[in-house]
Amino acid sequence: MRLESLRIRGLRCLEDVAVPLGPGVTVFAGANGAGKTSILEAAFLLSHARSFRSGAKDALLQRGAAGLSVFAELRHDDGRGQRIGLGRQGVRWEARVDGDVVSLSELVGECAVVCFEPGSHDLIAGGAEERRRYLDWGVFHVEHEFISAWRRYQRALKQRNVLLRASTVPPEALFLPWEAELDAAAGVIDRLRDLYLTALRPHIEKAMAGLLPELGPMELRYRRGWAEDAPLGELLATQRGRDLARGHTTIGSHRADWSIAFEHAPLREHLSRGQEKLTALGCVLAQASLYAERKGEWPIVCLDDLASELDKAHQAAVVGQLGAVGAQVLVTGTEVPEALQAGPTRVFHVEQGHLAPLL
Ligand SMILES: Nc1ncnc2c1ncn2[C@@H]1O[C@H](COP(=O)(O)OP(=O)(O)OP(=O)(O)O)[C@@H](O)[C@H]1O
Repeated sequence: MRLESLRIRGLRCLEDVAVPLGPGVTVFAGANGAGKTSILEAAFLLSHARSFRSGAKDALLQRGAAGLSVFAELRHDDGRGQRIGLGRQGVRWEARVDGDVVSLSELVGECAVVCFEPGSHDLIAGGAEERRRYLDWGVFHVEHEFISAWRRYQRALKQRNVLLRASTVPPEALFLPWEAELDAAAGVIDRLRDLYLTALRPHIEKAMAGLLPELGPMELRYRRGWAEDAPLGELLATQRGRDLARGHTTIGSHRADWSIAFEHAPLREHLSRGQEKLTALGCVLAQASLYAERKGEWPIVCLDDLASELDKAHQAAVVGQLGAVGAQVLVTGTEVPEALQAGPTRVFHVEQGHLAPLL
């Protein structure tokens, strides 16, 4: 799929910007703070309903603006066109597809954007939350049952946590229905996450064999968030006392995690920072490749600050690989990365939130 155009209003320094986009590689070049990353952020927002940068969603809203909006014309590989948009007015977010108001998950289901950016190494070196988000975005796109199980789980978790924080300890009978619901929903979530990671493994293997062959074969480990040898419902009942003391639910799908290990770097700490980044890049590309296998079209791939994240050989390899499969690639940099200067690339100069075509 590809974006044919983006219209961004009120997002960070982008007051009102129209971005016409072609297939293949587009580079946004400009000085630090010009607004390049914000353009990628706008595309990512349509596919995740959140930014890839950490921090409050409020920071996205241009200072002094009452609202923000991102609209795009999306073209699927089968020729189908869609107008998609996400806007925020006050505290309310609204998503649209072809003029109809839809839920955020419906919007996110239509558009797939993956992004490799300076914070991506958190996928390897950071906390479990980032890895769960990555995993769940992928599962959501390929397994339709996932979203309803995830919503059921979140609702039951919230209710159980309310009981755990009550000023007087509630009777067991109040916990049991929520614990049964957590058990049932977690069973579905766990199965789908496990299936997804199993499907993802050969894609990561292939990506890593190209990016970091020196680290040898890799292994992907998944931890579901509670002991492997007992049902979640049973464990929630036996651990209720401990959870009451802590004031929240300490086991379950919301504590799941996964990790990647290599024969020549069995621990995360064995990876250099550059190797962490390349591993994260491999995971991002693998997710895009599995999406393409299942959906028959590549997601849009954003590469933020490519030249400062990767050496020239890796820049050329990645962009070449994405070019070969026909993916739309949006790249940012203070300059056009050397590795892209030879290929057919469209370039925009970005300056203080304004855009001008260069090539
Ligand atoms: N809420 C906001 N309202 C207005 N301006 C903002 C807001 N948040 C960030 N900015 C500004 O918008 C710009 C956003 O820059 P962005 O991160 O997109 O730049 P960039 O071109 O990618 O820079 P770099 O090369 O330094 O990564 C910065 O100048 C920043 O100070």
